[in-house]
Amino acid sequence: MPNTEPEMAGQTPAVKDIHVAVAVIVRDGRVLIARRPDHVHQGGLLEFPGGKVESGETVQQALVREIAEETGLAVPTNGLQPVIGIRHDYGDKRVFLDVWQTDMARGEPEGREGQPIEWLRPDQLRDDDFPEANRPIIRALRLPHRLAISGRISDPETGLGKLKTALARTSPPLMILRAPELNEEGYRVFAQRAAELCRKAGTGLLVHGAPEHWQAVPGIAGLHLPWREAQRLSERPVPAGAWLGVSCHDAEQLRHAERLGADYALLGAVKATASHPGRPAIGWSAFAELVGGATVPVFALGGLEPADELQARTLGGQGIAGIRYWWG
Ligand SMILES: Nc1nc2c([nH]c(=O)n2[C@H]2C[C@H](O)[C@@H](COP(=O)(O)OP(=O)(O)OP(=O)(O)O)O2)c(=O)[nH]1
Repeated sequence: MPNTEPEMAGQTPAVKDIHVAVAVIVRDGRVLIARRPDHVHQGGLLEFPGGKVESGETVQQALVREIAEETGLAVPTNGLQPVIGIRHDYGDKRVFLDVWQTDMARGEPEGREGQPIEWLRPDQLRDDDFPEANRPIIRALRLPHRLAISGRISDPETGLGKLKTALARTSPPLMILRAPELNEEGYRVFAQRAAELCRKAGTGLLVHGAPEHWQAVPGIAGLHLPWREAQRLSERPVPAGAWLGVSCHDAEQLRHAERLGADYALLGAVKATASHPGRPAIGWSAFAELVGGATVPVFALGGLEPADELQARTLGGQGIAGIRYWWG
């Protein structure tokens, strides 16, 4: 959706957002990347194939057309899933990048407009090689579609035992270690021991709580801020190489997470959940609306099952986050 926010008095009139269809073409775990010609907007940088949505075209039709024109690959219109929508102001141009993914492209790609193309793994995509607006796309491609959250930790020994069992069963790519039952010091000691288990299981550990936790547990994947911590910050508390997540409940909180430079947000509760009794459920339609306005990958949270992952992704979300589906 193009930006329809009213202009503030005193500002120069906004140029209308340009609706750009952006294609993430996936094959064997790699994505197809092209180099933009030097003379165009954001020239010389790497990009995902795509281009402007012409009037009268749906975004899916634009994607099929642009993919064929630029790479020669054939993609069925029903072979595209939404990844993320990003509104970005370059100063000289405002764009809305409507990003969709496909693993159903047929044929061997070639740079039909003379542009060099190559297949790269998501971990080979460097922010600085792409236009600024692409940062959340790169995050979305590197993040899993299910983000694990640890369940109740009654005491550290039992908690470590439960964690070990859960990791052995599922080994999720990323896990938030949430343990509000422990005090600050107890949490750090626990997190250091949990980090050992996660390293062995190949799971990235995100500490939950104050930014100081991240400094106290070396070698972990990142930091997840509950809203009570995020709201006190005005800048990103961890370097770019670490993941930063924020728990959000409404549009204002999502804007704050974006200003902090969060790599992802959790949004919920989508359904009522036993772990947070009394928190009202926002439902899927509010989730979809909030995701539509966000420029950060958003996980649905709250009372969800693995079967809800598809629903979350169809609505433009990154996937689901939760305890129940993996903790046991
Ligand atoms: N295709 C594509 N465009 C991107 C990406 N990231 C990003 O900021 N953009 C911006 C750059 C441009 O301002 C706009 C795309 O416009 P374009 O110039 O490629 O579109 P087009 O092929 O329809 O252009 P034109 O020659 O008809 O003017 O979106 C990306 O990853 N892929």
